[in-house]
Amino acid sequence: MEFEAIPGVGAKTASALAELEAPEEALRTGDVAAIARAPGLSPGRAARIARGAIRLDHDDPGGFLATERAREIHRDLLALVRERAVTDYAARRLETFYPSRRASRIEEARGFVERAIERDPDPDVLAALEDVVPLERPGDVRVSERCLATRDAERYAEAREAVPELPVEIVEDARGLAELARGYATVVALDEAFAGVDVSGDVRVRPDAVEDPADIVPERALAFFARNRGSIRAAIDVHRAAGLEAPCEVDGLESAMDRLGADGTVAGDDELDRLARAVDDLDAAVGTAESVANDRLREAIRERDVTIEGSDLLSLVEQGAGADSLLARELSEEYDAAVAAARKHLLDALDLDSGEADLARRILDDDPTFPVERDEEAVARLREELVAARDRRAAERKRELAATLTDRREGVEELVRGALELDVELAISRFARDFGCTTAEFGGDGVAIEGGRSPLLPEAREEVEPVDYEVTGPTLLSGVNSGGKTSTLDLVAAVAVLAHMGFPVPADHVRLRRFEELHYHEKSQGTLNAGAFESTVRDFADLATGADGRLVLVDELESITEPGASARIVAGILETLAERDATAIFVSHMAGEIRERADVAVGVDGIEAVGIVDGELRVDRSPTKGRLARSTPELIVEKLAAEDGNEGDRGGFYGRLLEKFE
Ligand SMILES: Nc1ncnc2c1ncn2[C@@H]1O[C@H](COP(=O)(O)OP(=O)(O)OP(=O)(O)O)[C@@H](O)[C@H]1O
Repeated sequence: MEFEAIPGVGAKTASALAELEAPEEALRTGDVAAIARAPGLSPGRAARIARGAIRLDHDDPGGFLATERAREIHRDLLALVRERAVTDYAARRLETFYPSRRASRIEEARGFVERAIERDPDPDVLAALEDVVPLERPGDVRVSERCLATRDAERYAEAREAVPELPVEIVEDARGLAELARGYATVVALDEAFAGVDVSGDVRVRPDAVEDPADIVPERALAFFARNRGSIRAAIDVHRAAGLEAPCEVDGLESAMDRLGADGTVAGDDELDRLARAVDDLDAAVGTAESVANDRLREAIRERDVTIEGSDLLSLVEQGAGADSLLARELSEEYDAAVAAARKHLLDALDLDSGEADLARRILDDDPTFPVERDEEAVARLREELVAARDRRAAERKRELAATLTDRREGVEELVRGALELDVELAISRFARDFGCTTAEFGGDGVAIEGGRSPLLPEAREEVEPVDYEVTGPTLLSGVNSGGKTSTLDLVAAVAVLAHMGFPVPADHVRLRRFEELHYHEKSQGTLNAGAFESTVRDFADLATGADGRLVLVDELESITEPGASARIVAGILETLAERDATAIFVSHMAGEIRERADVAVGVDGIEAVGIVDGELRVDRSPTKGRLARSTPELIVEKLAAEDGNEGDRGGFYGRLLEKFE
């Protein structure tokens, strides 16, 4: 794939992407976590690149959001969806959804979204998602007790690249191997030529070693799974809670994970634990065994009257024999019993097997002596045996577990990704549920909304009054102050943006045409100076060229300059928009004047007051088609005239003002 063809990707980013394990796959699936692993790419940039790749895929020139306010509406809507995501991954991935002018992209997104809104945002699933994060590659794993050895410089370079965790050594001959075997617990020779050499120590000849990393460096797989154990376990929980079909057999995976310690060691192996404990406790247990023997012997000696004939005493003294021989002669049974008790203690305390027990027995002498003392050499031999057995067992278990886990590596990648993608879907599902959304229907000439509730209103959901509004061609929207004109534009913009993202829309029913662009101009703050006025007029000049079939929303353009001039300019813009087959809504307090000046038929709708209650206007939020709404001042004068009529004549003043509105 030509990465530089992706909009927004230059040579530097393209070469960063090329360093990924599977960049095409990551871009195709919008896997922002995988893309963000490319050197120097932030998650935000990864989302923009993924979006660019989608555009490239659909030959989408982009630019649907043609003005700053249109982009702001998209950002605000996306924020509402993103805040419903549990994981950072999902929040980023949601950024890859954008309003597109390409039907193929909208269809693709709708396929995803339709499945998403069926998902049940079950609280247990959401809770389990908390701990799911994209899988991480563990930092440098270094193993120092094992090395690879070769005579060949090329193989040396290949091994260093393939197995960076192990030292790789160059050797000349068998002597060199023997030397290495003295410094490393295990030496793996990579050259066939070493087969059959007789070297003491753990030296293996494995010409295929670099192809079987799980066997040669089980620490690699163990470190990966140990590093990601929290996320993997959480992903298993997510699949269970959501009743999702898992891409791998999770019970087996879970029990393999149970055997993995947080530091990448193997846990839960009784024999390994026994050996490790025996090594740790050896000194203390021997010390206690000595005490057991000596206590018993001391007791026996204390309770015993020794009668010795004079001739015997003489011979003992003459032979220079010590008390030991007396002990041997007089107390040999007691000695045997004391040493037997001590040995039993030692075997029990260390839980030794029969071979180890033979070595352990040699620690205490069979010949009577007092006090009973350990034979240091025998202790050292037993320790050596236990340590070797422990290390052998650990290495074996590591290899076994690494092999089991390596087989599940792909499954685990999919499992975690599946959980993260579920979060993306659940965020969309929650958005759709929270705002009572339905799927928009594409078709017709403009926009037709039934029961629309703008998600951008600050009001609580239950306080938002549903709006019905249908527009085709250029239209003027009039209405009382604070009647909801701007909010209506926001609603139309929100519906259009969401529908073109392939998302559900917040309304009972929506039918709209597929637009090429959304132009939304918000109300400017006060009259513009000449320069700013000129640049606004230039902005609108763009509408005279380019794509037909735009949606144009403009809020009170008359405020940019003096009212008379404004009406002429807006009328001219509306004529242009009619020629360009645009759907347009211009909110204006001068709808009547503008309509009179326009040379094309322009619809005028109105958000009307239904009365004044407690000094407050009550309005019908749904614009009435073809009705120029009466202005707020007119309504107030009408109210004053009515009140004055009741209280006495003020020379017909209010009545006269009212007549001016007719
Ligand atoms: N459908 C609705 N349901 C509930 N409240 C709404 C609705 N539409 C608008 N509002 C509320 O009414 C108030 C005025 O809305 P908005 O600013 O859209 O009116 P406007 O007609 O554009 O006002 P102005 O004449 O000042 O431009 C806002 O506080 C808004 O939150």
